[in-house]
Formats: sequence, structure tokens, C-alpha cells
Amino acid sequence: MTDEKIENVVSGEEPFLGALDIALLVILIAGGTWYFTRNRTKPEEQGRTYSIQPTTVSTAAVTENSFIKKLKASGRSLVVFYGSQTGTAEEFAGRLAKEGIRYRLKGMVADPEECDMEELLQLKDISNSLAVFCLATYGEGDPTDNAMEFYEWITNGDADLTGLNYAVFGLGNKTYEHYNKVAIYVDKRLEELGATRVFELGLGDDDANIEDDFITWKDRFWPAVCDNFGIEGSGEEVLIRQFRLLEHNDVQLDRIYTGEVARLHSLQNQRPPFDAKNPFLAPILINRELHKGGNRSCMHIELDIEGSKMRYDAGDHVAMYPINDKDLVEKLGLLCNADLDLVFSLINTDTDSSKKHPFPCPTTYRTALTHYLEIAAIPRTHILKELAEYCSDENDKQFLRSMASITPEGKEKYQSWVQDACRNIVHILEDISSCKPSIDHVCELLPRLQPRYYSISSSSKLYPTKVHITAVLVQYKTPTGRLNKGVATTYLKAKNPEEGEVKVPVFIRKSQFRLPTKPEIPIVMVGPGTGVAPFRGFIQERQHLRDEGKQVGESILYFGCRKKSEDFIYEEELGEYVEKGTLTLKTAFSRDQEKKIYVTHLLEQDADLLWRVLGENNGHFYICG
Ligand SMILES: Cc1cc2nc3c(=O)[nH]c(=O)nc-3n(C[C@H](O)[C@H](O)[C@H](O)COP(=O)(O)O)c2cc1C
Repeated sequence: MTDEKIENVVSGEEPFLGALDIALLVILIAGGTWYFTRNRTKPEEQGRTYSIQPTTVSTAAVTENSFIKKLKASGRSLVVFYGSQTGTAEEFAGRLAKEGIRYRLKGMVADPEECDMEELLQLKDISNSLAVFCLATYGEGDPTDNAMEFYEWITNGDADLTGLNYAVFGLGNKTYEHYNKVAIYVDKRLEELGATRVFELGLGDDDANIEDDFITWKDRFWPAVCDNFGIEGSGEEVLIRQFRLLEHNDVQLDRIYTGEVARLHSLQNQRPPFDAKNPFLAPILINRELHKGGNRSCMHIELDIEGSKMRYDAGDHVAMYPINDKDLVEKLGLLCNADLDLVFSLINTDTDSSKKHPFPCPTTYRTALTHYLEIAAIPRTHILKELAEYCSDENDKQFLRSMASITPEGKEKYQSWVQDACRNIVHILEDISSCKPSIDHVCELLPRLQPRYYSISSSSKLYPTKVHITAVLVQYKTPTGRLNKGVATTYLKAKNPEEGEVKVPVFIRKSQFRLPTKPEIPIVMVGPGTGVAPFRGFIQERQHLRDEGKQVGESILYFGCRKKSEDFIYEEELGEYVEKGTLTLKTAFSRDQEKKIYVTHLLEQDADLLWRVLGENNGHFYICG
């Protein structure tokens, strides 16, 4: 989302203030956030090979990018490509490929970035062959990084794909303007190029229940595929492990991963460039409370990035790899009767796959549950289906199975018992006491822990070697009376530099959320709560320019919170900018008077002012929250 586009929305035909709040908020957050998630975490580089690993893994397969050769060599006919940034599409692709066996279609998953996609022309030479595409959409209707090249190829090329059988499932979110644009386009374009659609396009909405959309789609997809190829599906549920367990008794200590994202010892031997696979261990210099009262907590954190060669601009994001809550890890270990200190590897049974392990191996179960897996997330239905097999009580087994089924009652149960009740894997195992899964299988099933992103709340003009973060501690009571804690903010809260040196693994992600290039252009910023974070950086930057004697346009900030005396964060600092004439500050304290007031009310009151700044003086309009 460019600033220009934001302006157009603001000064368009629509009555400006009526529909502005939610729509713009969503568009801008989408635009802003998109840029920091573009640089997805790629399947981790497994930097070394170990003598302890089995020799069945052929090194040729790692570099081989011919999916046709792989399919032929292994007698497979189904290939499921994924365009994924944060792993959902990749997970769905894996599930489809795995299920193919039920319908006598042996499948493999493929990353389009690692494949020669022109080979789609040759897929028809394999009998009963089918290509499925699970594609997520980002930002302004863009493909994910790993699907970019394929998207360009299919858009600009004119390959004759006659004879290619395909189906597409899209992953998107209805709150975005370009809902599922990539999947919709690819589905249409493949047909234009002569390919045969075997089943209708499926669209998943991450704003509602994407898991439900997916399982509903694939439940109709498989019969259609069987029909198309004249296959009689066995229909039987076959639960097959994708990774096999290898326990290590005699591995050297310095060969064991201890939380590195990719390269072994990368956290001990820090070497730039620092990025998603090679984060910088940044010391926390300051971690202080911003709230003056109330029962919530908002942290102001200052990271030292001196010597990292990482650069940032106001509006960029800092990504951080958190670790899971120790108690939750221990609980999960206990519930699985696991020895958390055991050293193990999970090895892909598909030796053609470029992803040899689901996370860096060998490692201990404690490290895997602490650093590599999302143990606090709400499990998807396929996990419940696999857990059901570990129940010794038949009722428990049926209960889990029913929640993983596509029946209306099953879906309703999953929604209320898992999603609405915010039950993570630990809660599920606590509440279904006869379910005792093996820890290695749990490690295979859980999704990979993702880095968390924060808007940088400082300006590099003022703080070139520091990055500031403004983060509210996430904690909430669930309907089952449990206290769920946000993974990253709980981790940060405990990092107190006054108790000794504390470091966190971070990297910078560039964004397009930028100040106007010409400082004289006026800006309007709407940043309630921690939404003020990037604007603090903007204002610091504009103050710095003024201090240098540059002409700077008007900067207006709309800030809102509950109570002036409790959660008016950065009150003193913002007050100083006002005093110096750099900032016009408009505040709404929703709970300080009987009638609740929010920033949207202020915007409505200020229609004339906004029209002058935005409409007449070409100002830029920003929202973050
Ligand atoms: C920053 C951001 C931008 C997004 N932009 C769009 C969009 O423009 N259109 C859309 O339909 N979905 C959009 N989404 C939703 C994602 O496509 C959806 O969450 C999807 O499940 C992600 O799949 P992945 O985990 O495989 O990357 C966006 C999500 C994020 C976090």
C-alpha cells in the first residue's frame, strides 16, 4: 500500500469519515504488515550432514529440481505445489500429498521455487497425473516469495498446458481488498493455457475458519479426482508418518542444535549478514513499563544492534524469535511421558524431499518444544485426528475423531471445544487424559515456531545502533479458566537487563510504511494504543530534521487509549514534541468520561482540518493499530 493510494481513499468520493475507520485500518495494516512478512522463512537450511544420519538420503536428490524425474522415479502421479509465507499453505499441501495414497495417487509436495515449473508441460506424460496448487495471497494481491517466479511465468508466458490436470486451493483473508487474488488468477490462467480443471477452485478464509474451508473442500475434491481418473478410492483413513524417528545415544555435544534457526552454532559464532535464517543476538539495554496504572502491561524495549551491520528506517519492522514458556514445555513432556533430554532426529521418509527434517536435527525434545515448535497455538483438525489414535479410551478417541470430521456437529464441536475455548495441545492432552501420544509424533505434527514482528518505534536518525519496541503483554483467561500467555511478549517480559546481560535473536524486515520523501508534506497519523509505535519513529525523525534546520510539514497524531492516567504511553515525550511545535496531538481517552470517545470520533470532529491537510495540501494519511 503506497501513501498515494491511502490518500486516494481518503479524498475519494465517499463521505470521508463515515466508513474510514475500519476499512482504512484493515487496508493499512494489511499493507504495512505485508511487507514485513514477504521475506518468508524458507525451509531451513540443514547446514551439515552428520555421520549419525542414515545413508539412504541421496545428496543428488537435494540439488535435483526436476519434479518430473522424482515423480517417475518413485512411481508417483500427484504433485502438490505450495505458495506459502508462514507455513499454512505448505502444511495443507503436505496433508493433500499424504492423503493421495488413500486414493491410489501417491503424492509429493513441491516448492515451486525449487522446481523447474516448465516441466508442467511434461506432467501429462505420467498417467493419471495431477498438479494441485495451494497458494496464499499477500499484500496487494501478491504471491508469496516462493511462488513469485511461477506466478510471473504463468502470467507472462504462453506455454501450452493442454493435457495438464490441475486443481487450486487458495489461502487468503476476506478482510483484505484482494481476497485470494493469486489462487483465483492461477486457477483461471491455467485453464486459459489449456490445462484441465479437475475440481473447482477452493478458497480458504483465514479471517473465519480456514481449516474448515480446507477440509470441506478436500472432502469433495477427492471424490471428484477419483471420478475423473476412474479410480476407486479405498476411502480408508491411512495415517502415515512423514518423518521417522532416530534416537541418538552417542552424538557429540557440539553436533546438537540448541535453538539455532538454521546454521549450527550460529548463535555462538555470530556472522553477518543477519536475516531470518541467521538472526542477530541483540542485547536488551532497557526494558521498562510504560503503563502508569491499571492491570495491563506495555513494555518499552531498547535493543542494541551495534556491530550487527543491520540498518533500519522509521516504519521498518524488527522480527524476533521467541521461545516457549518453560512450564508449558515441561507439561507437554510430562503428558507425553517423554524424556525431554533425549537427543533425536526426525528424518523425512520421502528421500526426494528437499526438507530433510521438520526443524534442525539432531536436537533434544526440550529444545524442539522450546525453540522450534508452536506449542501454544490452537491445533488444526489433522492433529486431532492423529492424536485420536493414541487414546486408550474409546470415547475419547471418538470425541477427537469427531472434531476432525467434516460433519456439521464435528465442526461445531471443534469450533467450541478447541477454538473458542483456546485449547492448545497441552490443554487438549490435559483434558483428554487417556490420550498419550509419543513425543516424536507430537514434534512432527506441530507447526514450526514463527518469528514475531514488531513495528520499530524509534528513528535511526536519532538511534542508529538501537531499535526500540513497544509491546503490550498478551495474557488472557480462557473459557476453561486457564491463563493463556502470548509467546513472544511473555518471553520479552522476563528479559530484564538489570538482572544481567540478556539477548534476543532478531532481524530487520524492510517495509514500505514510510514518511513522505519530501519532509514538507504534512502528515496525519492515527495510532491508538501501541499503534503509535511506528509514529513515534516518524515524529522523532521529523524532530531531527527540524533540529537540522529543515522545513518540515505539519505532523498530526491521533492517539487513543483507555485512561490518561494509566495507558497514555510516551505522554511526556509526545508532550515535548508538541511544545517544540513539531507535533499536533489529538487524544481520546475512552474511559475517562461516561460517554466513550475513540479516535474515530476525533476524526469526525476534525473533518475540516483533515480536508485542509489531506485534500488541499496533499498530506499523507497513516493508520496503525
Ligand atoms: C501481512 C499479510 C497480508 C495479507 N494479504 C492478503 C491479501 O492481500 N489477500 C488475501 O486474500 N489474504 C491476505 N493475507 C492472508 C493470508 O493469505 C492467509 O493468512 C494465509 O493463510 C497465509 O498462508 P501462509 O501461512 O501459507 O503464508 C495476508 C496475511 C498477512 C499476514
